[in-house]
Amino acid sequence: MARRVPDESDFRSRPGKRGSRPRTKQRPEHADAVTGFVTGVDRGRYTLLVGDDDGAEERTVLAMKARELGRTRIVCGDRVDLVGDVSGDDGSLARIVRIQDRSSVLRRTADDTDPYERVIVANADQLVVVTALAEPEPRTRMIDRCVVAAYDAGMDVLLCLTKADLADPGPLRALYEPLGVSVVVTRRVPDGLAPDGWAIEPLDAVRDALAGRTSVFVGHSGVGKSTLVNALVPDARRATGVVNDVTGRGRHTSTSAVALRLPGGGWVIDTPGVRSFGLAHVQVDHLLKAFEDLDAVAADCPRGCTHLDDAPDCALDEWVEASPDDATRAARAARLESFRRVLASRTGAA
Ligand SMILES: Nc1nc2c(ncn2[C@@H]2O[C@H](COP(=O)(O)OP(=O)(O)OP(=O)(O)O)[C@@H](O)[C@H]2O)c(=O)[nH]1
Ligand SMILES: [Zn+2]
Repeated sequence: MARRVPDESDFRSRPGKRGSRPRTKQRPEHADAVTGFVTGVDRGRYTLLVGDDDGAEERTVLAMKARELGRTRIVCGDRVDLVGDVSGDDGSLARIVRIQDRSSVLRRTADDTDPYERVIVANADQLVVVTALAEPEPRTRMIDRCVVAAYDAGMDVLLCLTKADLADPGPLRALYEPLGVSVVVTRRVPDGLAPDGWAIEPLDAVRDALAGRTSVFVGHSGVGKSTLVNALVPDARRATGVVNDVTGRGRHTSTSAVALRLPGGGWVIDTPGVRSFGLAHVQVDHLLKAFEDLDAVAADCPRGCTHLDDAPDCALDEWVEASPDDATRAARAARLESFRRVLASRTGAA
């Protein structure tokens, strides 16, 4: 599903004044650069993981942005080119000179009328929406909006329903599975060996859904996101402290995203500051592309069709009517109803 989406970083490819001067040598700039993966951003300082492509051990490197990158935002999940002191030694600081092409960008606007959008995570392929089944009560509108943001970004959605020891996951499953959203359900069980006396089950099902992927976790306060992330990434607490240890600032001062490596391969990107998405940037036509069958049917809609419940002659209604049998009709009706609900969440229509 990944696709290259243009964003504010694209301005770096426009030739500047400098670029029009004839070059004496045909040599790529910074040919000696190494690649780093951005795991954290804290007030102009970037924490990167540098692999062994330059012959050295994998290590954590601290870097700043080269002046030539201007206001381009570098975010968690970005792959970048680094020059300067890339040793990762205490007190060393490298320079980021290039951002590699992104396979996806997750964006948000502050609210639905704010035209200014920010990229918050790059190169992720899955959005994990952590929702408690009770305490706090699930908010379907928030889930709907996360689904829209993820599908618009070309990402898959994993709905993680926590606290199944307190309530039945059935009704929420029924709202989201028709959209193609994957669902995992977890609960807390007593565990005499765990430090706090509890374990999360079934952790293997969550691990399977994350294996080898880059997954962004979002969720409201109290839903059990930290509990889950700490169970998945045993050294998460230590790892989130890395940037702050280096800068000497206290822990938990940063609310920006942090990438944590999963023991079995893949990444969890935790986003402490992100609890909702403004969706001002989302175009209906673009969102429809995430639902191939609906997109094909909607090609027959009248011009300017909103595809919502009250849209006259929407071809999606005919598609349900024209089902070959009852089972198909029920499945199509459920899919259309769920699609219309998330679509309505985008515009604030009820
Ligand atoms: N009953 C029950 N409680 C859980 C479960 N998972 C987590 N909790 C509890 O829910 C509370 C909130 O969990 P956290 O992991 O701190 O929630 P969070 O989403 O990270 O919230 P913030 O830290 O505020 O962002 C804690 O008291 C957990 O022990 C679960 O599956 N069942
Ligand atoms: Zn329509």
